[in-house]
Amino acid sequence: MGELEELTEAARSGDAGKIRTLIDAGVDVTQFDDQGFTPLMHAAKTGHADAVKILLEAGAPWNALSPHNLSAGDLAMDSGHQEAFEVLLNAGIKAELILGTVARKAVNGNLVGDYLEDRVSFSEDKLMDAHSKAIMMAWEKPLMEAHAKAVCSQGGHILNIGFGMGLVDEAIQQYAPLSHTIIEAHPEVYDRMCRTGWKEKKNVEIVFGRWQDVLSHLDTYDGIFFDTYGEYYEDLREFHHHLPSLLKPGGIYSFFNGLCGDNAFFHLVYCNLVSLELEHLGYSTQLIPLPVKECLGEEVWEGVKHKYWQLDTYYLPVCQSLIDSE
Ligand SMILES: C[S@@+](CC[C@H](N)C(=O)[O-])C[C@H]1O[C@@H](n2cnc3c(N)ncnc32)[C@H](O)[C@@H]1O
Repeated sequence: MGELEELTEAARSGDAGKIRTLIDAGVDVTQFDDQGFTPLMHAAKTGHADAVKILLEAGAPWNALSPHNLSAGDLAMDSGHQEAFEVLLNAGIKAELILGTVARKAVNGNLVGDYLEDRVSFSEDKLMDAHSKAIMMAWEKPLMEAHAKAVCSQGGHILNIGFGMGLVDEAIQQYAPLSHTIIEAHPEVYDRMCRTGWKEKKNVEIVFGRWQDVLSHLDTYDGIFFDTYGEYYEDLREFHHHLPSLLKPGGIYSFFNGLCGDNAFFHLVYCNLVSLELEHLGYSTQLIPLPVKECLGEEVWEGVKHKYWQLDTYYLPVCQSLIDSE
């Protein structure tokens, strides 16, 4: 039996002593076997939490993916191994807090800045970028309605960042806010907003530009929604640092929670991470589960290069200052 096979066997049977001996002897814990699984994945799938801990401590990557795009955390979760799952979840959160190896990469494979210079195309059910990746899709309408309901729940002055197909803005208009400010950075999206009458709406103010560049034009708001495209997780984090100067006391903040929307476990890691980071800034985050399976048939993705959402439940974030939510 080769070294990797021995480690795989020990991981599968949860033999902590054997795993330690093999690690001390220098066996590489990051290897994949010929089925495309790491020893950590085997330990997770069989629910041996101690083995999972030892392998993680020895440097096994928590976010390695199997040929079916499943991580050790997905395997523990799908097999119902709560303890192993929690060890992996905490390891993922800790690693992302420090290193950010999953979602801080360029979103959609574009470099920051590229997207805003490229052409976009509109159709009835989607807005696409120049690389056939969806910027926004009509299936999200019920989600946008729920976001609008949340951020408009205090009435008053509302800010939306990222117009896209205008779905959230149409829903916000239903609540007749005192003012409705929309920031949009893409020239063609902005042009379309103007052509479709958004400039003429009495309570609407459109600010053209990247949110990063127009902050000084902004006021304070009772409700804020954030949903941009072609940005990094870092940009969302940066925006969160501006919340104290943008959100009025008692105000509600929400954002499109598409973080790692193509992997259930990574998504959970990022839901926890973003909640922790917001808490650090003084905001509570409630994640409201909304089933999305019904509105997401395979046909929805026809002609779209990347399925940016593959999960059955959407967790809608509702954030409020910790002082207000006490
Ligand atoms: C996913 S769409 C928004 C969809 C919108 N929530 C809706 O209901 O249709 C993202 C939008 O953000 C815009 N955007 C991207 N980066 C931006 C930035 N830095 N500042 C402002 N808008 C940005 C894009 O041009 C695009 O129109």
